[in-house]
Amino acid sequence: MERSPLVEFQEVTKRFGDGPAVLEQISLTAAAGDFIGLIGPSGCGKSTLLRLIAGLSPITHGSLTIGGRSPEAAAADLAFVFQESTLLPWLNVAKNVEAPLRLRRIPGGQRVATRQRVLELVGLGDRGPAYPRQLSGGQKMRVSIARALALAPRLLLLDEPFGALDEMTRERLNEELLAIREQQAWTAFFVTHSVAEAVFLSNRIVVLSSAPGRIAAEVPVDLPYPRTAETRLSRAYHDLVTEVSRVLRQAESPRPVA
Ligand SMILES: Nc1ncnc2c1ncn2[C@@H]1O[C@H](COP(=O)(O)OP(=O)(O)OP(=O)(O)O)[C@@H](O)[C@H]1O
Repeated sequence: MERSPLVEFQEVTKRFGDGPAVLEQISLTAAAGDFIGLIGPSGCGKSTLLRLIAGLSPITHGSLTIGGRSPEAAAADLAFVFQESTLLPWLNVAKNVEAPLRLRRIPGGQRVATRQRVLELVGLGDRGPAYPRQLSGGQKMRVSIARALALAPRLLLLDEPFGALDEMTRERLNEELLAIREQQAWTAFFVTHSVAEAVFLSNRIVVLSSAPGRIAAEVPVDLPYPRTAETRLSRAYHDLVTEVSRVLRQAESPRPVA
């Protein structure tokens, strides 16, 4: 079945001020339900690409639409998760998760019900009264994800959300994120430096090259969902990790074609 396009980049270029192009000729369409992993060398423009989608920074040339609208007009449809958990230290977990709902003037009863539902979704239903300093790194990140999901986004933008976590926690959170997605149909753009993480999560991996950031390759990931810890043991998964690593190495040191 043909899925409707949700995010459409058409020949997008981005520069900051009169500096060089950071992103150039980006053409990319994400369909509703895609989980797009974005990888590429440091500084190639991955975070910038997410910020363009979020309407946090304007494109310089080309066209970018979210559900047919400008990123600014579509801002209410998306939520952003950053590498730092960005929780407010003076608010407890419950109030942190409710904060964006307050900003959207959601009434109290509905706010509490939503907060509880998303905290349960991330396995922290009983930690509402705790303060961020009382949580582990993985728990803080779960709260950040719950806060993003409270907004019921159509589009979730994740900028290296698990980059600061140990491998075990990261793998568990990858599995939890996909399990949550089974219950909530959002489309995702996920920036990571980990090829293994990109393969585990994504149905498409977009590899960027740098200076300027361009799409060097796209690798489809045909592993069936739901994916679980077992997925990492499969031959198909390992072959894909090898393939994407090879493509990434090429993007990092492009050789001129003779
Ligand atoms: N606000 C800004 N003003 C000027 N230049 C910027 C700005 N934001 C980003 N850049 C530049 O754009 C380029 C891409 O940065 P970006 O953070 O998007 O890369 P990245 O691929 O996410 O990097 P990393 O993997 O290291 O996080 C860099 O050269 C950076 O210095």
